[in-house]
Amino acid sequence: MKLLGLNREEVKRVFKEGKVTIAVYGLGKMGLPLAAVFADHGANVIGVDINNNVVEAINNGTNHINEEPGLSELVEKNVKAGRLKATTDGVWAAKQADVMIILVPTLTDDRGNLKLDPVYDVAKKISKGLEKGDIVITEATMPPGTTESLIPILEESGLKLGEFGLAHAPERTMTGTAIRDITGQYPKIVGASDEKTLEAVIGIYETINKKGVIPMSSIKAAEAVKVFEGVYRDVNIALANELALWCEEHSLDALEVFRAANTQPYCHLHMPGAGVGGHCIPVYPWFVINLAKKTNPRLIKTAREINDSMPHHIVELTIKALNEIGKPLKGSNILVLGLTFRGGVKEFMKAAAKPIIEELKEWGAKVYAYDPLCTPKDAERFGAEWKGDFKDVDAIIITTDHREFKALDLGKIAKQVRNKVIIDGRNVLNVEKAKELGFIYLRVGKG
Ligand SMILES: NC(=O)c1ccc[n+]([C@@H]2O[C@H](COP(=O)([O-])OP(=O)(O)OC[C@H]3O[C@@H](n4cnc5c(N)ncnc54)[C@H](O)[C@@H]3O)[C@@H](O)[C@H]2O)c1
Ligand SMILES: CC(=O)N[C@@H]1[C@@H](OP(=O)(O)OP(=O)(O)OC[C@H]2O[C@@H](n3ccc(=O)[nH]c3=O)[C@H](O)[C@@H]2O)O[C@H](CO)[C@@H](O)[C@@H]1O
Repeated sequence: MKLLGLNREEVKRVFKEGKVTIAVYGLGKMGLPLAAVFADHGANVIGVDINNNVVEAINNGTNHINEEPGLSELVEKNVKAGRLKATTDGVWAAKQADVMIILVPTLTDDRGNLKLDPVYDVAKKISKGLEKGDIVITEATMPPGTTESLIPILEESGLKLGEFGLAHAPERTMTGTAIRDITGQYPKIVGASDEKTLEAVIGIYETINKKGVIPMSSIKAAEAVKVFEGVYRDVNIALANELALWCEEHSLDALEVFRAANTQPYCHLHMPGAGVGGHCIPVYPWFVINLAKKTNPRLIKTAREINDSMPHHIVELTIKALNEIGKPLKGSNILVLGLTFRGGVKEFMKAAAKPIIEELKEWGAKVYAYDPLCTPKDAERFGAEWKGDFKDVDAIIITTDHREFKALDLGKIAKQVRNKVIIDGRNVLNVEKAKELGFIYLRVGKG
């Protein structure tokens, strides 16, 4: 049933009566939870993905995103109930759907240039199935202004904007808490092409999100909200890293100082560490940098440089620690603990481990790796040799805050390693315990 022209209460009613068909393009860490939640609230959902294995798995009722609590049950239940299906045919899905949601990757290359091809690919497919009264929503994080750049593509359908609605409603969640967040951790941000579209889209998200909706004055404003959330985080992590480097120079423990400083409500010093990875935080600042014409986002650019320099600092700390025992990095056995960009998520995008392993090898070290979410093949892809123990290790470098690393048995490890050196790039270990056992223990902000 077409929603354009209905008020939010009418949208909620027809939604619950199972009269609304939604196509979700992109069935990854964000798209599949969203598709499953919509289905669980009564919509007929067609998931679209270019990955045939993903489509097949979902149509068999199975979930391929392992890090999402509750998702497997939701997928199985709603596929069985016939409310959730998947296809690779994005045009067919658009023809069936009343609402089409774009939730595919929006990335940058290593030099920060935008890589939005998946979004334009989906827009072209939607255009071939767009009907009067349909609503197109981008939920992927979009460089401000990009959603409206899709209008000419969508109008290739022969419809003019106004005959269909366009909106942006960014995914304000993260892997591991997506279902909780989508259904009501934070209000949903929405910006739309006109009042009718805004009213209908508010109805859609009020159906699934108990925290409600914050309507924005424009699509571009809604895009900026999500991007700025990410920029805020990247700049604040860079501040923490810069202050931590200063603390090392002045023999202070940054974490001790930050913890105390954060006890008053105007200070939120973040965690210094081995670097900033993932799909989000190192990417979104480039959306602002690349779109700046007259302004020069110096602070945002510098923050990116600081964060991207942290993997090198971890190697510097390793050299410093090995020096204390008269051991050159060259020829030493280094065990890197953590290949993923953060704990609990099997995602390698801009993970700190990659540049760290590369630089260690340039120095002539023998580099091993272990990650509880990964396999020996993943380690090989990083250029390291998989190692499931601590024998003959000269230095351990922690680059990911996996829960398993917080529980490491340092007493047992002390008996296995060849030299007791730990560089804790994610501040997961207990300093006192490590020092008690005779480890040289360094971390960012406590040289
Ligand atoms: N992962 C997070 O924590 C997170 C949080 C908030 C926002 N986001 C944003 O959500 C968006 C999606 O990120 P994600 O983490 O779900 O990515 P992902 O890599 O986990 O999933 C993307 C999915 O899209 C599919 N895909 C790629 N191109 C396609 C196309 N042309 N047509 C159909 N499907 C296609 C891929 O096969 C994959 O299954 C991005 O804009 C990201 O910035 C991610
Ligand atoms: C909706 C959405 O987009 N959600 C995002 C998602 O982001 P994400 O999944 O990418 O995870 P992040 O936690 O941001 O980590 C990124 C990298 O930064 C390192 N880091 C982190 C904090 C710190 O103090 N010091 C650091 O060095 C860390 O190791 C990792 O490499 O969740 C965040 C809430 O956690 C959200 O704010 C963020 O918008």
